[in-house]
Amino acid sequence: MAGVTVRRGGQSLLREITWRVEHDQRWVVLGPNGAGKTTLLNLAAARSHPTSGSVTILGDRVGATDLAVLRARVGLSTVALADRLPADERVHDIVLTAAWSVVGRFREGYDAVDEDRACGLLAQLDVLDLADRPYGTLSEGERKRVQIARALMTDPELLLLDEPAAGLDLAGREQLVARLARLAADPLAPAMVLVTHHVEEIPPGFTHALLLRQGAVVAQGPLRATLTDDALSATFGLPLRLDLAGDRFTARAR
Ligand SMILES: Nc1ncnc2c1ncn2[C@@H]1O[C@H](COP(=O)(O)OP(=O)(O)OP(=O)(O)O)[C@@H](O)[C@H]1O
Repeated sequence: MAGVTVRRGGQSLLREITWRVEHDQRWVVLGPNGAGKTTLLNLAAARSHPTSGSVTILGDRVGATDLAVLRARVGLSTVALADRLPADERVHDIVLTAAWSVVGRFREGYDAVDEDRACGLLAQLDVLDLADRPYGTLSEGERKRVQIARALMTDPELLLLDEPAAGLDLAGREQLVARLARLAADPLAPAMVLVTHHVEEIPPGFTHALLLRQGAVVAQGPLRATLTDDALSATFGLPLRLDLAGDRFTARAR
């Protein structure tokens, strides 16, 4: 993104964002409610256009390329997309239908290789035993894992996850963080961007951070250098103390 501004309804949702994600990087985007994180992710997923500035995704500039083709190269998991998943669909088909970028299995044809890939991803996220269950019967933590499997179905070159741990209990969060850490460590995994409100949810192996407040970048760069007491406090508008225990962060008010 180069000098990206997004204005909607007379408001600036993002202001002059310049940001580059390399293919081997894993970024966390942190910021308070309303900071513009989801707006940023939708731009990165070729789901929307900037008001000014340019967005180039996987070498293709948004506005000068077929967005449908580009979208297929980006795996996206957001609450808005999750809300569209049919409750009565088999978990296996929730993942499989991503191959056609649709929700709800209809008359699309799927190859055995697609079927196998869906099963493989469900296994990777430890939810293969739920493959035949209706999606609507899953717990929130199980759904989150299925959503990530779905986002990976097209073998994306860029994976964007919007608050994947929201609504999970402590064990669910920790299991998800561990899975994302494994994914981050996989050299074959796509470039990743994870949006969160909580430093506790940053998986080990994430390399960079972008801190956002009121649509503007507070700080960005390599994780440990960027995530400081001062930068985090400025981002959330509260004096915060950040601690690093092993490879995990915690934060509390000073
Ligand atoms: N179409 C729109 N018109 C006007 N304002 C909008 C529009 N879409 C989003 N906003 C506002 O833009 C701001 C940024 O929204 P966004 O969803 O990107 O924030 P966020 O950082 O993801 O927030 P949260 O952490 O609460 O999910 C919010 O104040 C929101 O109300």
